[in-house]
Amino acid sequence: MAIAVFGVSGCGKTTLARQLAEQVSGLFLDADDFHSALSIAKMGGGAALGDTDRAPWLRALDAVIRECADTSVIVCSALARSYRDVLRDGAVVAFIHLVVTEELARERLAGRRDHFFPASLVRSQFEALEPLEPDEAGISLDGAAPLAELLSRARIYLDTHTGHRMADAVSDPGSEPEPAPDPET
Ligand SMILES: Nc1ncnc2c1ncn2[C@@H]1O[C@H](COP(=O)(O)OP(=O)(O)OP(=O)(O)O)[C@@H](O)[C@H]1O
Ligand SMILES: O=C(O)[C@H](O)[C@@H](O)[C@H](O)[C@H](O)CO
Repeated sequence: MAIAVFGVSGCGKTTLARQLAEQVSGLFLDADDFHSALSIAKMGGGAALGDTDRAPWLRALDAVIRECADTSVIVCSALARSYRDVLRDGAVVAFIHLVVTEELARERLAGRRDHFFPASLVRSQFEALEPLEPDEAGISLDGAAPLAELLSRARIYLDTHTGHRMADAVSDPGSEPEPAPDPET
C-alpha cells in the first residue's frame, strides 16, 4: 500500500515525501530512480518525456510498490490522470498534489544544483499536468506553504481518510479531494 506525493518538478514533493515517510515509518521511494538511462539523458538534454517514455516507467514503479510489504511513500510526478490510474490500479491509495505556480517552480529549480532536470522543462510539466479529479482519492495542498504545515495537513488527511498509520487504508472513492488552493490568494 502506498501514498504518492505528486506534482510538477520543483513543487517540493521530494522534500515532503521524505519527511512523511519518516513520520509514518514508511518506505521512501523516488520514482526518479526508476527512469531509464535514456529518459534521464533525454530530460538532461532539455527534452520533455512523453507518454511513450513514461508508460514503461509507470509500470515498473507499479510493480515495485505492489511488491512492498510495508507502507511506502512514493514521490512521483504522476502529472496526468492516466498516469495516476496506472499506480492507483495497484497499490497507491491516496495522491497528495503539491500545487505551485510556474513562477515558484522555476525559481526553486533555478536555485537547485547537481540535478539532471533543467528549469527550461518547467513549462512542459505544466502542459502535461492534470489536477486531481473529484473521483480521485487524494488532496491538493498549496506547495508554497511551509513544510511543517504541509506535513500536518497531509497527516490529518491520511489519518482521516486512510486510518491510523495507514495500516488498514482503503481507497475512498466517495470522498472528494479538497479544491486546489488559489495561488492568487
Ligand atoms: N515547502 C517548501 N518551502 C520552501 N522551499 C521548499 C519547500 N519544499 C521544497 N522546497 C525547496 O524547493 C526545491 C525543490 O524541492 P524538491 O526537490 O522537494 O521538489 P520536487 O518536486 O521533488 O522536484 P523534482 O521533481 O525536480 O525532484 C528544493 O530546493 C527544496 O529545498
Ligand atoms: O514525468 C516526468 O516528466 C518526470 O518524472 C519529471 O517530472 C522529472 O523526473 C522530475 O521532476 C525530476 O525530479
